[in-house]
Amino acid sequence: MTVLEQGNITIHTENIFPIIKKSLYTDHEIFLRELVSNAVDAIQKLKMVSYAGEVDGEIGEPEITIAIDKDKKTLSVSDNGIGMTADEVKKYINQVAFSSAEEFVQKYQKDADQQIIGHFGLGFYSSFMVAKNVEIDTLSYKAGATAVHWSCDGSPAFQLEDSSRTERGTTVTLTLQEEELEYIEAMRVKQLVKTYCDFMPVPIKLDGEEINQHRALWKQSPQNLTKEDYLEFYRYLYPFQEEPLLWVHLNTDYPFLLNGILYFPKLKPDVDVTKGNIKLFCNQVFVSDHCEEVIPSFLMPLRGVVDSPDIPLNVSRSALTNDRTVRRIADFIAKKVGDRLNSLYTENIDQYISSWQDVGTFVKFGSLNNDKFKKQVEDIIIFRTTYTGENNRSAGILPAESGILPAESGILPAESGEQESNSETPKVEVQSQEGDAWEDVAPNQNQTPHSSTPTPPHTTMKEYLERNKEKQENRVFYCTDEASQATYVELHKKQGLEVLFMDSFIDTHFISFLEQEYPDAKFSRVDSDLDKTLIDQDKASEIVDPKTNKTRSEVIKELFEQSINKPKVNIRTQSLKSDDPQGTPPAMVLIPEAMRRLMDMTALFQQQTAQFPEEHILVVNTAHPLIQNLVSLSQGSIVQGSGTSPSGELAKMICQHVYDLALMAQKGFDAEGMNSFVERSNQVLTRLTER
Ligand SMILES: Nc1ncnc2c1ncn2[C@@H]1O[C@H](COP(=O)(O)OP(=O)(O)OP(=O)(O)O)[C@@H](O)[C@H]1O
Repeated sequence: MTVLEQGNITIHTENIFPIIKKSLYTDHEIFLRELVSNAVDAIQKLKMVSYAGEVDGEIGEPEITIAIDKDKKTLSVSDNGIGMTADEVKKYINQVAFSSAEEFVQKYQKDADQQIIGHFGLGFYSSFMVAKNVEIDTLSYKAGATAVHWSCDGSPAFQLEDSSRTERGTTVTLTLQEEELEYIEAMRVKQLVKTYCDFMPVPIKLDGEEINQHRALWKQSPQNLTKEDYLEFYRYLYPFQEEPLLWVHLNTDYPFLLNGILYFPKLKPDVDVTKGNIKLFCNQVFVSDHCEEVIPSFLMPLRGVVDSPDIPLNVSRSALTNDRTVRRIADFIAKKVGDRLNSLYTENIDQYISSWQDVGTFVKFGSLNNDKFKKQVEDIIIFRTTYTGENNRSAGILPAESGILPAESGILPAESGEQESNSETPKVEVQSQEGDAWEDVAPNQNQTPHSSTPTPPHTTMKEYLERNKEKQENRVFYCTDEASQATYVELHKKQGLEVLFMDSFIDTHFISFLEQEYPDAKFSRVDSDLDKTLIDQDKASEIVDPKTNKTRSEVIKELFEQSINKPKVNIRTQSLKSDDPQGTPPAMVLIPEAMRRLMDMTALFQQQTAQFPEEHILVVNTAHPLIQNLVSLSQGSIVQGSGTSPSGELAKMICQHVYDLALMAQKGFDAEGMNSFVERSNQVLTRLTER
């Protein structure tokens, strides 16, 4: 073997290991990503020169091979790419690798306390993080090129020799440092390839087995992809997860290059909305599982892939947040998501409604956080409603049944019909194929999409206000818990008052937002007060006791005050309007809207759940037969005065019981409450059966 050259690189340090190790203390594993990326680049370059007609003969099937030699403690990465001549090795490896080492160290030491997103640009010399000796064996594609062998032990001394290599391409062999021997374990190498190189466009082999998937779906045109392709890809990225609701395929090359597929997952109640789930790639090389800086915060729970070589990766996270391109990318993503939702709203309202429970959370978060997004979606924010009028848009209600607005089949370009006023807004293709994945969300996989219960009626706020303008005088009645507030909802419904269900976890905040958006509207929860339309004003003043001259209402109020004996409970007697008084509740507990909100807010600040307030209103419904019977039942004790009569006692017990039942709609019992409730129930029943 002839030694071609021996020399020293001008560098102010004797050994580059300590520098590199110190600067890149964590993340040693990325060396493999760098070497494989270089191999992919070499193969792509070969393809390019071949297209240009500069390669004699066929270039063969591209391939990258990783080999491990446990005895020699070596790991090598080989490619059949473009290769390097001796001059190129000198130019690209010696100069690039070492001359910039100092600059590199300065840069990374400066940023040492800041997390760098990608460590890109380290390239070849990241191999010195794990190797005590690095060798390159390479043969250039160029006619007449001779193979060369380069080696370096980390000192500024390198050695360049002739090589006996006969195949075009490059092999980089690392002799691992003793503390880095994990990288001669096949499992570890496979895991690294899966993480970083899975979607690189060249097959990567280890022991003859292909270990990467090498199909980056996001780089393909949506036109060539089927629904199953998208679903399969999702399952691959997020195994054992529920199917996504829908997806958006991002595909643009101006003013930045960006590809990606974003999926709307079904949200779990415990979803951490601050944690990103989208995988960031740069030219199909995995960079990070967290790209909070690139994704608008309200879209954080989305899943999928974003791939852009225009995201600067070798800067600190804070620099990234302020980067102009990154901000534009975030805006772009938000806009495309907005477009996708709008097109679904107009093209397939049924599917829109059926996934609103989850999608709505994103939309509401987005509206709270991002003004531009808010403008885009404000007309498609919907609420489930008790309104059961005609299924007719003009009546202000969204169609409840499928088929009113049939979805187009085939893939529609999302921008169809869209007026792009901003010439800078890049072109994008959005997958909006019929059905997308919506149907698969049904809990029962065997269920056909529309065989399940019909979509419940929904409405927009504008439609609600318009429809109820006269009757409700701009008041918006809402319910936050359908089960516990059922009595109240029923009461409103019976009197023709429309109630909206605002029961998702974000709705508490969203109501305040809606109040700003609709300043004339007054929002009140169904259990906060009784609207005057619910009360029969005339019946309240009926006189029953000629001796005391008290009205029945007053007698009832006194009876309840004595029985419950809680001075902080404000007892109100009212006659609830109904054609069937038996069907109305005998009593209801109310907590005024402002008071409840204050309590909720205090609880939020103290990070506790809101306590049920001792101060509340008990409305006793004087129209209810039970309450009317109570008056006569209690009469005995009132007349007798001093001693307690059995019927008087029973009346008191029933009053407490009625109060407990009303409380149940507001809060559960604690152990003590439950105990006395059950005990009293048994007593009351016993007494009643005695009679
Ligand atoms: N396997 C290879 N085949 C051919 N040339 C290679 C190979 N590996 C490295 N090179 C050459 O060495 C150069 C320097 O590589 P290095 O990894 O340091 O930087 P880079 O790949 O240019 O950029 P980056 O730092 O972003 O990885 C490459 O640009 C390429 O010309």
